Amino acid sequence: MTILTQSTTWQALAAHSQQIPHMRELFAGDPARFSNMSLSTCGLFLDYSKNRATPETLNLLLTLAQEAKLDAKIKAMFAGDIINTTEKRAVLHTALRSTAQQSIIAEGQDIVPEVQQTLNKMQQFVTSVTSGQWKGYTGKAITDIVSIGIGGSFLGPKIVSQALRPYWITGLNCHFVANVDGTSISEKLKLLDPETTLFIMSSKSFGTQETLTNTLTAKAWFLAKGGSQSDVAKHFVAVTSNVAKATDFGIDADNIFPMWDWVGGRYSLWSAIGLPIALLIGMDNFRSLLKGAHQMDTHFANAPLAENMPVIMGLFSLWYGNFFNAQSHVVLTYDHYLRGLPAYFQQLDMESNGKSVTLNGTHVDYSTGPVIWGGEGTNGQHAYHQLLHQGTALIPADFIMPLQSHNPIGEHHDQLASNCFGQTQALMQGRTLDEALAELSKSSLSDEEKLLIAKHKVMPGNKPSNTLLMDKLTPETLGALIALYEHRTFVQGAIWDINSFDQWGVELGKTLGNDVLARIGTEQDATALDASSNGLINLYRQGKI
Ligand SMILES: O=P(O)(O)OC[C@H]1O[C@H](O)[C@H](O)[C@@H](O)[C@@H]1O
Repeated sequence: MTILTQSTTWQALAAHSQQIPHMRELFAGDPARFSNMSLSTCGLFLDYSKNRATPETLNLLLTLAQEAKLDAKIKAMFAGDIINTTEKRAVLHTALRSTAQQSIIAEGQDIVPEVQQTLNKMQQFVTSVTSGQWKGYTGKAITDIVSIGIGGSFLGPKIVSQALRPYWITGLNCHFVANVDGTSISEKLKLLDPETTLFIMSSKSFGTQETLTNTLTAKAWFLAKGGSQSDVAKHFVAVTSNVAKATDFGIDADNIFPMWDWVGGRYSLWSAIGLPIALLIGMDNFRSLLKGAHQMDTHFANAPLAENMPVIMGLFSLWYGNFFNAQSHVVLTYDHYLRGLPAYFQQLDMESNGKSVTLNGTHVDYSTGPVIWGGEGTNGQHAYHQLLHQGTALIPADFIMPLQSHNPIGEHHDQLASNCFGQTQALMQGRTLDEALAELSKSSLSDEEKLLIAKHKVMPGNKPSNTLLMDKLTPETLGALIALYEHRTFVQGAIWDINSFDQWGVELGKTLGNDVLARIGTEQDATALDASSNGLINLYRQGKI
């Protein structure tokens, strides 16, 4: 057994998990439950009262956090300690949204000045492109941005731009290419004019196959359409921590925006990786996004654990995963602009906490990161919510909704809100057999049939959910919301004692993919791998079944 599962607090939580009354009873017994179990900070309001929890639950979970030295681990992250131990790196995405007055030391150096310099470089670039001062090779202003990147170098820029659509003030269009499937870039290029298109190649490592291949294809297209080699600098810029590789690749040194080893890919939208966002919403709005995240950082670093929003959310997620065998967690955004957020949180959490050894290499004997999935409400209510209500799996849910819509038409927002609240209510209270029978009382069915149908209509309820509200979706509230989930992920990783900041599984996939590519490109049939891989490669080489 690991130290964690041996602890008396862990054992107490396991015993306590069997004794929690149904949430219906908890609400009936405590009229102040909503005010006692809600929390407001950084423009966000969290209602966590619809959780399987009593005051004792929170006490025990907070004790678990204290025993895991969560406080000290939070401090270590903010201080720039090497907490990504397997890659020997500090984890300082929080420095990207620090104030210019702060001083944050990484590897013996204050990194705030570099962060500010890069923001200033972004600012100049955004002004130059959006004012039309930056010209394409035929003297025309830029109209379209193509952002090429994958993973963290894609999801953040794409999903934040989508979420902040009402703040697109610069008149530019933006297109995102991530997949190495040639269809993705081909379909985008069909729409574009090389004279007015600017490509942003985003790759922290400058070594990711998909991004390099897509950039080469974009460059070949640009040259084939009339641009010359000397025009490339007017149409290609890069964001990377590997400046040498970017220059070797042919990107003009002035057109390279730096990032650093201490920023993880999935935590990088706050760096120059966010350049496409800044080009769309303008630098002032981009700085507001950073400000919102910084406010959440300040809250996370300073609020007592019991009043700390990322801590509360992290603890409840751990509660269900470790003590109720919940294998997945659903994020339901009741806002069309936030429809991409579940995919963003999916990478953030699953790549961070999809681990099975502790920092010292011991195999965990508890579940770590759950499957994160979700979608936009109300669409999901007509699809997968059925499983949330009546399926056998326990799936804790986060409902996220702004109180004010950017598009307040007629009754739309009232209906959206009532669906959101109605779902959390239905999940919590369910429907008993007696209630189902009462609903059928006036039907002409026989008693036997009524009983049968009623059994199918029973919903156990007691399904946990958090509801997160904000006044309105703004760059600042979005910044706070994303930082909240980053820290929620951290809290769980800290208690599980895993490294939330490496991704060796993904790395192996990349290596093996390259190995297969080499075999696909040869003349001979593949014979050296396992029979299935050999067989598939040989079929591919034949091009037909
Ligand atoms: O930015 P890059 O170096 O091209 O990396 C892009 C992505 O590569 C891998 O898939 C990593 O697991 C991601 O975290 C990263 O964001």
